[in-house]
Amino acid sequence: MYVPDLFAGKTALVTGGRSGIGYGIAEALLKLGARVCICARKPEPLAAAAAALAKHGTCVARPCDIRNSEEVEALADLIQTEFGRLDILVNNAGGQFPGLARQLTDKGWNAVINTNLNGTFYVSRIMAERFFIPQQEGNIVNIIVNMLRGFPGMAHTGAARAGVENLTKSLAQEWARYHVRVNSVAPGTIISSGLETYAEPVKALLDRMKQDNLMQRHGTVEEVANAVLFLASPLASYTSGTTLYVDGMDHLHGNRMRMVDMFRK
Ligand SMILES: CCCCCCCCC/C=C/C(=O)SCCNC(=O)CCNC(=O)[C@H](O)C(C)(C)COP(=O)(O)OP(=O)(O)OC[C@H]1O[C@@H](n2cnc3c(N)ncnc32)[C@H](O)[C@@H]1OP(=O)(O)O
Ligand SMILES: NC(=O)C1=CN([C@@H]2O[C@H](COP(=O)(O)OP(=O)(O)OC[C@H]3O[C@@H](n4cnc5c(N)ncnc54)[C@H](OP(=O)(O)O)[C@@H]3O)[C@@H](O)[C@H]2O)C=CC1
Repeated sequence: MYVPDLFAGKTALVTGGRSGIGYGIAEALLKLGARVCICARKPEPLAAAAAALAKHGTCVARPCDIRNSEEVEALADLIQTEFGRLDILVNNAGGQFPGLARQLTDKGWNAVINTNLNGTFYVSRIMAERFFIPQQEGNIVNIIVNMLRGFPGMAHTGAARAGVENLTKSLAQEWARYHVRVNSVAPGTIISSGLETYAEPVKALLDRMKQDNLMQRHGTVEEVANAVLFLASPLASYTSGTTLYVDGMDHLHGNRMRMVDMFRK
């Protein structure tokens, strides 16, 4: 539905682009003419993903843990060498594990905060300093999670993603003078490789969440990618500092605490 050269001449970085939603976003950007860099921690699946994505256009990859700012600087070096500029950053890398707040250790809490909140900040700051601010142009889309009414059963990610949503609003205002737009996409439950990481009883809970959704289904990777394409494109040129929910209204509806009680039993 978008014009085929929407992102011709543009370059994009998709963190966590080796799998699931990040892969779908990278593929969608490539198909619309962008040159794309992907990163993730695991080198082999990352290289395989980059090779598969290269069918659609120029795709480069570099292993990078977004929690390590030195590795992120090295990623910026690669983008400078390969592309000489960066137009779009999609902060997609992230994740968490299920657990009630009382069960979360310091180490588990910190792993999730470091990944989702600190990592997103490091990548945003470094890519803005290296590319967007000198270019006086740039675009950031943060993939968060629907946590509007809290996230019982995953309090660590709820807190981290709420932090990213607020960071979105701050950076959008601070960087408007450099013509950088910053937005977030908040997916609900999306059928992707990420969901496969959950074992029972969360698997059963996911089925229950599907029935509880007003559209009676989970979302697709393509539906999330389409929202990212919109926000990253000139179609959204007067939109910054906002969050677009791609969740079949889960942020409005449903009783997540009842779900978590099921999970506890
Ligand atoms: C209820 C509602 C559901 C509702 C479900 C609804 C889901 C829909 C919404 C969201 C969907 C998605 O995001 S799907 C995307 C999911 N994808 C992912 O989560 C993949 C990325 N995740 C990760 O890499 C990891 O989960 C993450 C913890 C963030 C980072 O890992 P690290 O490598 O840094 O850390 P690790 O070494 O693995 O672990 C560090 C510590 O974290 C804790 N830890 C890690 N995994 C753990 C686990 N499975 N169970 C307990 N504790 C764990 C332990 O304390 C670990 O220390 P030790 O004990 O010493 O080892
Ligand atoms: N699927 C869903 O229902 C939903 C997903 N989301 C979010 O969307 C994003 C993508 O999820 P999805 O594709 O489903 O799940 P995946 O687990 O497939 O994707 C997570 C990606 O992030 C990478 N990653 C994780 N930690 C790091 C890190 N520290 N540094 C660099 N890369 C990292 C992973 O690669 P590697 O392991 O090699 O580092 C992987 O490619 C995540 O932020 C997720 O939380 C939000 C709402 C719903």
